[in-house]
Amino acid sequence: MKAEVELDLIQDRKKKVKAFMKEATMKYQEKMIGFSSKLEWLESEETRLLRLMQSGRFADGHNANGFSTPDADSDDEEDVFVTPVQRGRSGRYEDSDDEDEDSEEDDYVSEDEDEDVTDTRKPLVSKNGAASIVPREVAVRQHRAAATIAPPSGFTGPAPPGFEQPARAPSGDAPPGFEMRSPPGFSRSRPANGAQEDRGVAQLRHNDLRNLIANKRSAAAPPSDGGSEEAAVKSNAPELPRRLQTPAPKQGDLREHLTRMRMGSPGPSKTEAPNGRALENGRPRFDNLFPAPTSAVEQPPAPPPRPRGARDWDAGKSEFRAELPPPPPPLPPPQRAERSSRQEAPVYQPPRRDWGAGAERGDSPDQGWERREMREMVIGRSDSEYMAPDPADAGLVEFDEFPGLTIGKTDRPEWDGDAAKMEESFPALGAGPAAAPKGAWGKGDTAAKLQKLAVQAAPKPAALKVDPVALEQTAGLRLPSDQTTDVEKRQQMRSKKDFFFEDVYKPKGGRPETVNVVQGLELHKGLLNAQEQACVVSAIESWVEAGRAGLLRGRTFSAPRKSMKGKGRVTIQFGCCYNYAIDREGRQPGIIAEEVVEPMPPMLQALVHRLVRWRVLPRAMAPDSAIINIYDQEDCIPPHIDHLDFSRPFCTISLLSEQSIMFGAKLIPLGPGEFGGNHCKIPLPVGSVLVLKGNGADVAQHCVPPVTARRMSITLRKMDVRHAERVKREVDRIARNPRATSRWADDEVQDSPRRYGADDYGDDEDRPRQRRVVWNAAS
Ligand SMILES: O=C(O)CCC(=O)C(=O)O
Ligand SMILES: [Fe+2]
Repeated sequence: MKAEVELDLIQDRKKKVKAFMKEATMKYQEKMIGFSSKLEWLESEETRLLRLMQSGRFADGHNANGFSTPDADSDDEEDVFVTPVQRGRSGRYEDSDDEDEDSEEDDYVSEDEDEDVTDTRKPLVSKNGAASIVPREVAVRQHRAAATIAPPSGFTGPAPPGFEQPARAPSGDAPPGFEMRSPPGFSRSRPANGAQEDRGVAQLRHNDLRNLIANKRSAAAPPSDGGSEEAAVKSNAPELPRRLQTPAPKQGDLREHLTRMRMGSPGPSKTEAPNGRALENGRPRFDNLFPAPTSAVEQPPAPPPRPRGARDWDAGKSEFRAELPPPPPPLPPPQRAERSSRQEAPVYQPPRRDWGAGAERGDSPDQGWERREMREMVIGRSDSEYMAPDPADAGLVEFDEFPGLTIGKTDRPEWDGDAAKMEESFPALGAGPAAAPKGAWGKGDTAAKLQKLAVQAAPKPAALKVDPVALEQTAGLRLPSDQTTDVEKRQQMRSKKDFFFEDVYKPKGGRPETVNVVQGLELHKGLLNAQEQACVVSAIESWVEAGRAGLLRGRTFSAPRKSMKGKGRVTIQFGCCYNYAIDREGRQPGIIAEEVVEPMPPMLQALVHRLVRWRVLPRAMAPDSAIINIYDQEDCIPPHIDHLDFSRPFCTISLLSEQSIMFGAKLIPLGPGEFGGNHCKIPLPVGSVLVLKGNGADVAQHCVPPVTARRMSITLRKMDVRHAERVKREVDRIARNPRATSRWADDEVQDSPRRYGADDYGDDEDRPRQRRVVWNAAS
């Protein structure tokens, strides 16, 4: 009950702050334009007067308060003042090479960048005696101006090359609420001369505005520290080399930031600004908006105040990453459930770069962020959404042969420690996919074209050559005691093909559009019954054991290097070696033909046969490679799109425990094993197969967040024709020297498994060269 009251209070406060921010923004937008030119003019007059005083030419006709009417004869007419507005609008543009950045996300000008403006005012030097006749405000300005040329304390020599700073406008407070939105290392410049530049003053971005206001407030108000010269000097000290600066983001800050992001935010609060300035400088605090907390719920300690003049959040992204603290130990599940955002009282909102992807055109940052926060959906949970197979499919299964499949006879797929027997259970690859016409592909070919070629190249269906039941029994997929016919099993499968989750997707160089990002996904429950699942799981366990013993070729087996939450997972690859991330040889992610791995074991080939026979996958796309992911509790697979080196559709089979897979146009890693962004979750029951194609494969990223219990998945994919050919050539070559592992080291023998990084599966590494989008189609 107490918590509910607290929640109401917090939500009420949140509403008030938002309303205030909105109102303040609009007000500022309207008023600041007028104020700005007025103040600029006042400043120019003020400066001119000060100069006059310094040069002893203070003449009648000027008021003692520093105002004068514009004087056509003034010596200072050549002084040109660049207004903050002008400065702001001539911003630089850091082009983003991240193809998925929403252009709106580029609309940031960081506080630092804003500060880095050229002030053409000549330095003013305080003159003995002058201060006594100028008002206090003017004196302060003199101090500040003087500070722009004063060396910082302890730094007497000239600034090192590259660090000389032009005189800078004094930095002041951002308007309430705004200062919370500049998270460390995520600032962006905005485009110069872009179309958006013409929107006019009414659409000033709030960073421009913030800068403008900050400068004006500082200039207009006495310094918060009482105006001592020393403080003024400090606040305007030239920028020091980074190592001498007060470090902006501290490890603790980041950890706190991330923690709070995970908790969600109840809304901004001025007392909790990341840089502590709202508390520090005695500006109006709008306390009337915030009733004092009524409960004893503990507020987190306010971060230590930051010294004036320290640059905020100017550490680069990479630097910041390097500073990541070790993650806190994972909390036991019940405790996690109890942690509520109310108790944590999160202080500021997640990085602004996040709000773009979920936002719609015209959204304010807040609206965009809200939209993003709200978009989480679980789809496909209810059994009623799954359909029995079409009788045409269920009853009339064609037992076609298809390319790439030669199922060896294996009585015992399990490994019992005998390496020789293990060897037997991995027969050489079969004939492989039929060759595509020579010269049929070249540079610039699209994946779609390659896929079409593969279909054309596939041989026509032939008469059934194998009895599926016998085939599966031989391969160890089906127990001899299982008397269910193949057709009966197929009829028990239940499928869902109409997944729907809209999200904003921005194609490279195109406009953001809302599309069904999970179009094309299909989930089939009941691909494997309980006995079959047990067979497959036990085979996988045996392969893991063999892998750990160093018995599997090359990079067939890999285990994560780290032992922590979100570390990745153990993987086993068959058929081809897939490089998750740029490897130690500098090779790009994708299929590496010359790294030969073990061929598809009979059990997986039998599984592929079933998928085709049961029409889960088209015959022409019969997978010839597999990646088995073995997730221990808390293991995950980070957001990615499966590489276009593999054809679509492909599929993933789930075993051991039901876990959800996340899909979204832009999934965002928030911390170790924490992924956010607009997303839907699809629970994957054990024994089910998820088919990925269309937008579900090419537009949406997917990830499996840290699993709550051990899980295995088998991802079955067909290599695109080019890679299939290269891999086959390499396999043939290796067949002549089975101990060789690579083209360059024929005689190298792997005596222990190489630790390659399944845990290096990076955010963008698996991005295909081009996403293929199905616009606004539901399925
Ligand atoms: O484990 C899963 O279900 C997903 C695996 C996956 O996305 C992959 O291997 O690319
Ligand atoms: Fe994947």
